[in-house]
Amino acid sequence: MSRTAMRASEKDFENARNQLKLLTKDPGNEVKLKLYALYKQATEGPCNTPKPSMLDFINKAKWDAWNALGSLPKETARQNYVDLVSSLSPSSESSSQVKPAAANEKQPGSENIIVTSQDGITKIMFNRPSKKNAITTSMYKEIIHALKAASTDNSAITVFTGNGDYYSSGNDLTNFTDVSPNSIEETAKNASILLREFVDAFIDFPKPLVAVINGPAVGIVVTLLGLFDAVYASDKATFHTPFSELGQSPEGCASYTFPKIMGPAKAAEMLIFGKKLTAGEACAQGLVTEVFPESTFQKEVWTRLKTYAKLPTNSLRISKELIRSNEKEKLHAVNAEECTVLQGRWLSEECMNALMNFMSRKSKL
Ligand SMILES: CCCC/C=C/CC(=O)SCCNC(=O)CCNC(=O)[C@H](O)C(C)(C)COP(=O)(O)OP(=O)(O)OC[C@H]1O[C@@H](n2cnc3c(N)ncnc32)[C@H](O)[C@@H]1OP(=O)(O)O
Repeated sequence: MSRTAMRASEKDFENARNQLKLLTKDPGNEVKLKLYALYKQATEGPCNTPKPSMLDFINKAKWDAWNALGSLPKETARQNYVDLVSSLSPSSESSSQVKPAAANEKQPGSENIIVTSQDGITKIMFNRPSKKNAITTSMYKEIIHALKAASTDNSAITVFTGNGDYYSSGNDLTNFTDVSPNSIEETAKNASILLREFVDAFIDFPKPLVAVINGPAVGIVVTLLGLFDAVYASDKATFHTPFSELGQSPEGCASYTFPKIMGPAKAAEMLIFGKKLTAGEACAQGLVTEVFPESTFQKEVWTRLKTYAKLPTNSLRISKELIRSNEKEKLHAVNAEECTVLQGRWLSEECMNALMNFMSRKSKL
């Protein structure tokens, strides 16, 4: 996936400003507004000026773009500015496909997440089909980075999907198994911090977020769906959160979103008892927006998404903000609480036994 240094320095920022002056092609108003907003956020922080009048179109558009960045930290805005300028430079590919990382910037396992951008859609694809797209520690980090980049790129919507027969089998259970006994507490603490940052990136994501569920989904990729704006599923998809079986507890804000979406009784069947739902059941319970026959799934869904991606991008973002903003504070609090509880669960005997069972089942096969 495309990546530059995680934190752009003042020098990188200055270089990007100079690079911008050398552009030979007008990047268009939308990009210029993004650059303006990121520059203001990076240098002054969150929007702090009075809203211009409705008739002051240009200043109003600039103000809206800056204001839409909310409380994005200055350093992140600086990084996003540098990334955006770099994507516009003449040396960048003319295609909107996100380039693979340069050899010296490539992180181990970075090919496990593929990010592309086309037709107004940024697609983030789990690409580890031989392991059913199980998510490793480095994949969590790459997804956080990809979401941050997508929040200010040119696309209208962002879509998650999986390569191969699975959407994703959730957390890679070996994340916790290659750990020496004396560093287990530290590993649990680090995992809890990472999980919190990961889920926060979904809570704060400003554009419509869509899941294209191509096959079975397990664990965290299911719980996160409560934070998505639309979920399209193939009829061969299933939805499974086997937390109790694993000695764990819900994450991804599902302890809050699932009871709201499907009612407490149905949420309990999934989150406490680990009932696996078919796509049809998940749709009947409101977790899935629509189910498509596997034979026409990809064609129908991507055609629809391309149409949606042509809608005015600011309007899409603003409508999402209206729908979601009241919940943000609550969701961050729920996320923090779930991560704290999980950190304790990962150190429990129940969880250790479940992980050992998974490993021994693997070694017998
Ligand atoms: C730091 C943040 C932490 C956030 C926490 C999140 C919680 C969760 O996400 S809980 C959910 C965890 N996931 C699971 O419990 C699923 C475990 N996997 C399975 O039960 C099965 O593999 C399967 C039902 C998904 C698929 O079974 P199937 O028989 O079709 O295929 P397998 O031969 O089992 O799998 C192929 C290959 O993939 C490996 N694999 C699959 N899932 C995972 C996984 N989650 N973690 C690690 N590895 C996984 C499996 O071991 C096989 O590998 P080998 O070919 O090397 O044996």
